[in-house]
Amino acid sequence: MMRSLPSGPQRVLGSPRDGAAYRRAAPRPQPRRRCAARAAAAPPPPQQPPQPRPPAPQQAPGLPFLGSFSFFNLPQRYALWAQLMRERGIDAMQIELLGRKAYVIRSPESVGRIIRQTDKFPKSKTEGLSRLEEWLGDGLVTQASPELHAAMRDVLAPAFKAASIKGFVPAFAKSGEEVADFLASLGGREYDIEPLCRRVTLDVIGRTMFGFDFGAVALEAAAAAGTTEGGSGNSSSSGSGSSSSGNGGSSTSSNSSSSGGGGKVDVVGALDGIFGAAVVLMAAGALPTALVPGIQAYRRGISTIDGVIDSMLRERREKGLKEEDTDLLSFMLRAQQQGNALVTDKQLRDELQTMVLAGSDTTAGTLAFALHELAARPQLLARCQAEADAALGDGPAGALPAEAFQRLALISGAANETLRLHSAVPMLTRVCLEESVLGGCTVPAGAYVFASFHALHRHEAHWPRADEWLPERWLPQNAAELAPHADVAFLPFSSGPRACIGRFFAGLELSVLLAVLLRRLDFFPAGGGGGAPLRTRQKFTLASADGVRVVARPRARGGGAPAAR
Ligand code: HEM
Repeated sequence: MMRSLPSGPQRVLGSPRDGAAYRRAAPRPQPRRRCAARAAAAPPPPQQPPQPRPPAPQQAPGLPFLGSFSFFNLPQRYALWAQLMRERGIDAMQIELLGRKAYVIRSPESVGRIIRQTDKFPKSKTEGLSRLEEWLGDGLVTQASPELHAAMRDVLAPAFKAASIKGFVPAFAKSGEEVADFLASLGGREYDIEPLCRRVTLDVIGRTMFGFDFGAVALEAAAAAGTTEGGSGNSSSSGSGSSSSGNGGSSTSSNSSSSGGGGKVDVVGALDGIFGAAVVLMAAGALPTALVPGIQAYRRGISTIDGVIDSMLRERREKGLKEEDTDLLSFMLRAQQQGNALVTDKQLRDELQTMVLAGSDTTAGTLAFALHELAARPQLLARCQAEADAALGDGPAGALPAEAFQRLALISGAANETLRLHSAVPMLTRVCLEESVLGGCTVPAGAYVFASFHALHRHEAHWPRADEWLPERWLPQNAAELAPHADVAFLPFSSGPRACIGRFFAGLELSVLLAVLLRRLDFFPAGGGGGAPLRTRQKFTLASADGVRVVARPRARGGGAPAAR
């Protein structure tokens, strides 16, 4: 669950009736149904799960995995599997994958076991993420050795402690103000905010984790103003933006100087080059790397980001470490200087590539989707804005303490609800090493298991009105009803030894960015009316299929005047 920082205070905001609608529909006790046979008599022996009805869409003869699994339409698959399990009242179903049995699992207990029992359900050494060796090397996400993983996680952990994260709040806030400046400058023009969200979360990672300014939002602002190439290609004729750099607690060096020629390196563009081939590499285990579509762009993207990382490391070493530096790069360089043999230059590079990936698009999608949902609900948007006004006041957001952003019950509910229904990582793949009963059904040794957060987060036994986006369900007055379910059936950051190391960072970052944007701007769905429903695709993490187009206009109230920053 996206919780506030461990030491953070919580204050109940919003009107007392905020939670009423949710409570009226609160969970009726439901019989736990797992697989079909289980519903009939208890306790039944484990059953072989039923195979799904063959789905209507595409088949690609000759490429069984590509065809039957259709990773190009993964969100469609997630939805189909969740729907089938719900209709049949089962918690596990079998699908075919490269001639091997694979199982989609949605019961909280079994999903929890799959992701926490890393000795029984490890990440595969030869499939999935591990095929991204060239890109992520042995960084935290892809490291297969439990011992090396644990040792490296210890090195990185101090940067993710509550005290460090609280120190990043000014950088979160300043980055949010830059985005607000840019959107305000568009004069109410319709705009796809998804690429912009990717840029701001990359800037945040640079400023807080590396003491480095990627200048990614500034690049989009300059592209929109027609002064440089790059940016998202969003069409708009104006927009000055701001290139001021926040600072996450250490001196910030800049992407523009590192690129040599004075121009900024477009890391978001490089990531886009990587993603196409990365998804195929991960999904199509049998396909030789040379045949993967987009492999050249993949390699170019990796080498572009490697170049930025090289200059970042060089500059930081030249400047030297300061005792007060609390960013991730400082902790790694300090460990290296102190003779930690694990922190080689290669390991440094792998971890930095990993953080650029893991820390930016995940949070960006959540931010963009939350704004999309809010734009379609003017009354809820107004209540979130009132909450931001009350918590932040009129002063510069960058000067506020972290605690101010932990009083945002409805805004953090909006973030949680987005993580529930539009999880950046909708599913995790693991290998089942020994025969196990999962979701009430027997899974043989050697099978893939898919821990489906998509299905778990919509499980009818845990989520009343499961398909509706209802931030109110997270309000403190609903905690007694929510907690027993959310504690087990809400896992957007995974759990256990491989849980997201950045979960508290992401939680606070989302609250700050949303509050800063909502204090400054009104959001409306593109095209008027209630806006189009969100359609998603798997672009490494979950992304929109058509962009997240909204209209943003400065609020009449004008909280947080730009000049005050
Ligand atoms: C909304 C935002 C985020 C979501 C939904 C999210 C989700 C996840 C999930 C599900 C995993 C487990 C992946 C697996 O087991 O293969 C994970 C791992 C990870 N995440 Fe996040 N994440 C988010 C933000 C962040 C941020 C901001 C950072 C860094 C600043 C980060 C860094 C990592 C790292 C390094 C791992 C690997 C952890 C390990 O294996 O020890 N994530 N994340």
